[in-house]
Amino acid sequence: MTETPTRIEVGGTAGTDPYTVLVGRQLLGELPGLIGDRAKRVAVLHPEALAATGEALREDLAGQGYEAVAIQLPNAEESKTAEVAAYCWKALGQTGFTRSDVIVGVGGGATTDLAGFVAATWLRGVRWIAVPTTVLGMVDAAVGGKTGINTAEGKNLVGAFHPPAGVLCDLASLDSLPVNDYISGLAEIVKAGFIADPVILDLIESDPAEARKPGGAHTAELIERSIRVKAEVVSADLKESGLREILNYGHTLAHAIEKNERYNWRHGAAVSIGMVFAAELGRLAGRLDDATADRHRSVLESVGLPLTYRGDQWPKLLETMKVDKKSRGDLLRFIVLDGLAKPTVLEGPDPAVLLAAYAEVSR
Ligand SMILES: NC(=O)c1ccc[n+]([C@@H]2O[C@H](COP(=O)([O-])OP(=O)(O)OC[C@H]3O[C@@H](n4cnc5c(N)ncnc54)[C@H](O)[C@@H]3O)[C@@H](O)[C@H]2O)c1
Ligand SMILES: O=C(O)C(=O)C[C@@H](O)[C@H](O)[C@H](O)COP(=O)(O)O
Ligand SMILES: [Zn+2]
Repeated sequence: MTETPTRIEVGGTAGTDPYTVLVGRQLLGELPGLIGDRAKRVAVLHPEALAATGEALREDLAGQGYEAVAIQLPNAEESKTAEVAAYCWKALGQTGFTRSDVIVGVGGGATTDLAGFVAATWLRGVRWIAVPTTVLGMVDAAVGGKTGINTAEGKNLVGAFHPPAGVLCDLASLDSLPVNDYISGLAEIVKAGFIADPVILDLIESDPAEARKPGGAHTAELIERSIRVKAEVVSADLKESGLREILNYGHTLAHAIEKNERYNWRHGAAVSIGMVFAAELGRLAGRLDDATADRHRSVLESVGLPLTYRGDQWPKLLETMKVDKKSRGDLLRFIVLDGLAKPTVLEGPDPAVLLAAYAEVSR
């Protein structure tokens, strides 16, 4: 018997169409309905690690009458480059891909960021569907239409807001995910807990070992609660003119760490350290109570996420943070908490306070 999938609606704003995030199992039967009758061609973009999945999907779509091509991307952050985007544009050009054709991104957040970016830029925008296969992709990257690539100067510096036509989260795909990638995704779940839904934190704290398992007692609930947080925020503010900035909690330092590590770190590991830093910043700025700040360390550590980074890297990290997308001119801006689930913006903190907060995450 097939369980009925959970449906989470994302509202259309800024002239975009609404769409649905489905969470369940065996959801690929939903694809043709999302692709629609007008498409003649479908391009399935997948990472090397999911070569068999990508090919199976291509064959399935070809069997349904589409001219289907599979485009294999490098794994992880290596796919989020201008060169890989250009490779995809070439493949689409050679296929004769038109405005009524559809891109399907199957993979983790790096894959869906790149697939969405290719969809946003090809012919100035074609429809795309996200099939996230990592925890992080399901709860965050595939939802909300932020697409993009990295440059040598920083993370996601080139991109577009281009929401998908639908998101299919097949929980069965998590079974093959390496444990470190699974744990990395928990960082964005914890983020959703601190900025908006503390029940998430209660669930993890009730049994951290279960939270680390794809088939854990609370897996589906943690994923669905986190998607609801994201869906609510991006439905209200697609283009990050205000509220959406709260989803960047912990990311100002995280993106600087990722660049410093030449994008070889998993995003969630950097976000974990970034959230501990943001909590310390909130505490030192007199906004956040000690118990909530300390709770960051305990919950992140309980699932195996890192809390510290190299102390000697501060000057480089600070330089990178200056070009964070939340900066305005010379003004550095951070998301901090005024209390549990009370995110707010801290503008232009004193450099001494920033350094003191970094000292708390330094090793
Ligand atoms: N657009 C957004 O709103 C948003 C939100 C959060 C994160 N992100 C981005 O998402 C990226 C991180 O995504 P991620 O954590 O999913 O990592 P990822 O996409 O790099 O995937 C991690 C690794 O797992 C492999 N993989 C994926 N699914 C698999 C599966 N089911 N089985 C086995 N291997 C599998 C991938 O090929 C890769 O090697 C970062 O680039 C981050 O910036 C974007
Ligand atoms: O969706 C958002 O908005 C987010 O900030 C979610 C983040 O988890 C995600 O990592 C996002 O890609 C960061 O965006 P950026 O604009 O800081 O590059
Ligand atoms: Zn993130």
